[in-house]
Amino acid sequence: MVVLASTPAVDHIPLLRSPVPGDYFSGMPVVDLSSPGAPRAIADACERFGFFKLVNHGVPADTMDRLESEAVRFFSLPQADKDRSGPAYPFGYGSKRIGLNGDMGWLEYLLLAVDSASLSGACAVPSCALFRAALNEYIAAVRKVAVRVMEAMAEGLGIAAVDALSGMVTAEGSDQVFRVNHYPPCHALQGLGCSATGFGEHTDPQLISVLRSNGTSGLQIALQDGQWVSVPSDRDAFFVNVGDSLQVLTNGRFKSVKHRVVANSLKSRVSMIYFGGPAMTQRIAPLPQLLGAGEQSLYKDFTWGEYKKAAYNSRLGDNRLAQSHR
Ligand SMILES: C=C1C[C@]23C[C@@]1(O)CC[C@H]2[C@@]12CC[C@H](O)[C@@](C)(C(=O)O1)[C@H]2[C@@H]3C(=O)O
Ligand SMILES: O=C(O)CCC(=O)C(=O)O
Ligand SMILES: [Fe+2]
Repeated sequence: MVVLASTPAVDHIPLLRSPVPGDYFSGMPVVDLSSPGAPRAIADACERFGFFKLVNHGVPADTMDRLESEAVRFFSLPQADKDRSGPAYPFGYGSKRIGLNGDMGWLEYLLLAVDSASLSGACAVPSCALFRAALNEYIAAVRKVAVRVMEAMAEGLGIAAVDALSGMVTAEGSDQVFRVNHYPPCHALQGLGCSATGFGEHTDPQLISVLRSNGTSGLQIALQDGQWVSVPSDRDAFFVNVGDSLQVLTNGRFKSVKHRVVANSLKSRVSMIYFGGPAMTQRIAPLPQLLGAGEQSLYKDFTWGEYKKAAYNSRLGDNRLAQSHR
């Protein structure tokens, strides 16, 4: 209590019960992307959890490590230098404020626009050439992984057209975003049994999110019964989650997973996430191949542009898909 009163830095950041060892997710689906069983395993994980760990993805450790060190270097700059790369909206550096509707978290981040397979030319940040090069190399690689995973999803769903889903992120004008998050250690709450919220609970609005983090845990997902479980970190793996738009395209078969990040009291967490979204004009409605005889869409019809606008006008934790239910 005393600590909270004397640490204004954590004021306005919601608190969460600190994770305990028993909270770890023991049933985590682990998919080997190089295995012939990957399509079925991916579809199964997306149906049960909307989330899985991906190994043997083919992205060199160097590509991931280079971006991580450049990100650490950027976040170590004096605050005034980082603020020159802000504000975060539409793209740039942000600290503690998430979105424009009052959400707060114990983090700082860069939100970046992606064109095709690299940073958008119009994206002013980051100005450092080494950081930009590391970002471009990583984005090209992670995007290929996202495409392979979406191809496997289509196959796992029994859809004949291999690009039925992946084609939406490779299409001209697809809306892809890249985010680098830094959660500094929150020393003030150490030993108090509670932790600062790093990134509050939410679902991702896009089709797919592909996340890589350093060795610091903090990510949690909600299971279908509402229980929160901690995801053990693995710096060599990717963690893939289904977004709202993919839930709709599969008429609810794949689940858009609710997730959040709990800040660590001792260690920094650095995560980098590729969000694959379709073009603004893309209609988001169940794929006809997935609708059984007489099966109706569970959702109202909308375009990605309409859904994104509504999402960005909502609070982080709002159940956006519930409002799109018929
Ligand atoms: C509070 C918000 C932040 C967010 C836009 C929103 O209004 C609701 C969705 C949030 C989210 C979650 C996934 C991604 O991190 C993100 C970039 C996105 O596309 O939707 C964020 C948005 C954000 O940080 O601007
Ligand atoms: O930083 C993380 O580990 C997850 C963050 C997240 O869910 C997001 O940026 O949408
Ligand atoms: Fe997220």
